[in-house]
Amino acid sequence: MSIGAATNGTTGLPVPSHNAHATATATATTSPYQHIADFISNVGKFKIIESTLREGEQFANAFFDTETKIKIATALSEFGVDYIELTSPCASPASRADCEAICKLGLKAKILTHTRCTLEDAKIACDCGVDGVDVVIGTSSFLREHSHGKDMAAITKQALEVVNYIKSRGVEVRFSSEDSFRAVDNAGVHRVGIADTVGCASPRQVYDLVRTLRGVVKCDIECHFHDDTSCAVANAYSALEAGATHIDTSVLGIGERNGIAPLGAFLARMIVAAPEYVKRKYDLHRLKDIENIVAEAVHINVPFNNPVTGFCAFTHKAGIHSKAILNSPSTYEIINPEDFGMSRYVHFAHRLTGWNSIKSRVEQLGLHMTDAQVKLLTTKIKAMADVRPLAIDDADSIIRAFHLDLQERDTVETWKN
Ligand SMILES: CC(=O)SCCNC(=O)CCNC(=O)[C@H](O)C(C)(C)COP(=O)(O)OP(=O)(O)OC[C@H]1O[C@@H](n2cnc3c(N)ncnc32)[C@H](O)[C@@H]1OP(=O)(O)O
Ligand SMILES: O=C(O)CCC(=O)C(=O)O
Ligand SMILES: [Mg+2]
Repeated sequence: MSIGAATNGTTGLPVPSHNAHATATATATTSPYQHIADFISNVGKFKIIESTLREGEQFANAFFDTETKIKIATALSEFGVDYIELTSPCASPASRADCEAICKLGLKAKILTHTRCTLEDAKIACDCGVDGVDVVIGTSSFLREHSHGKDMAAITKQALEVVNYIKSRGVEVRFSSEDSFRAVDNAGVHRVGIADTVGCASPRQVYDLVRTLRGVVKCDIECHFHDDTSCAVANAYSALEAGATHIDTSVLGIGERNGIAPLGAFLARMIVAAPEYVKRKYDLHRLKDIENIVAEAVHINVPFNNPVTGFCAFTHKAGIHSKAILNSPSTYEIINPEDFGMSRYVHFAHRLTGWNSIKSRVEQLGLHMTDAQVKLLTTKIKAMADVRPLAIDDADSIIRAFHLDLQERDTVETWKN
């Protein structure tokens, strides 16, 4: 079997098993290249379910009025996300009115809403005009005991009723839970979802679980990862490697507690893995604007170390790095800032600065010096930088003063001769 042939779909995968290792072994028996084929297939054509307007509304600071929701939904659709997930219309009258209003915008992205697993909620959701309903019900023992109190038989029965109802309305349906996958797969859902609701999963656990699930269901697999232990993006990537098809994100990762996989960080990961797909599909230059819209709406700053758009994401400081960067950016950059409409910055006002960085700044200022002169100038800048932090203006002033001094010496020499 060629790798190309093996990439298409999941039907060649092994017999269902609840043992991840057994599944992986069986897969290897099917084709030694199957895991590579799956990796290429899924990592290179993932879809984003953007949940800023659902999970993100669960962020402590979030209050989105109608105008802000429309602005965010429009920006996300223009950015190129596949789906926009909205808060349940059952949450409040305004939530329902906003859901209806966003459905009527005619955006390119498909509009989903997220509801409990009840016929009443499903009916209200379908009546809003959404393209799809993301149905959820907790199946862990904690949630069965402390949330809705239903046992697995009751959950399965209710899930089938709700899924069938939504399908009868001609609306896309996704069912999210842990233990009911096969029941709902038989019911013909478009997607099943796995949620790491408390952010406890590690990338290896995710890989094993998704790989097992991939061997059980034929439909798409959506994954939702919370970031309590800082693994959300790594987990999303692992899920794609194992055969997931859809990843939930929110802008800047906002959501319950410290949120879920951030849209920008996830795309930073994915542009490295699947550059052509990511660049073709998403209007990456809009990322910074979208983050700013959301940051302003929920009264937070974009973190300094945010992938891609953090203020120092493409700043190079130490002399050894800076020299290499000036020669060839890919020496110390895995992402090209220009792909996101960002620019790189080489720091030149610190004691860690080297002469190559100063030479570059001298040239930017339109001044001319020999290498020996630049090296002498570098010692002056470093001496000053040992005493106090230097601003760009401080370093520029030292450069200009040094240059003036050189010119005056030249003039004196000329007069002498
Ligand atoms: C992990 C997640 O993020 S899931 C998504 C979370 N999103 C939301 O909660 C949306 C916003 N929520 C709301 O506005 C409200 O909670 C509503 C409208 C959904 C329900 O409000 P209320 O009827 O006042 O109930 P309350 O919120 O106190 O409790 C939840 C109820 O739903 C039940 N329930 C919880 N999860 C589910 C589920 N997945 N499917 C069906 N019923 C559920 C609970 O048992 C409880 O029922 P009870 O009224 O018999 O006690
Ligand atoms: O519907 C889902 O799959 C995810 C729900 C959710 O937000 C969570 O479990 O954290
Ligand atoms: Mg969540």
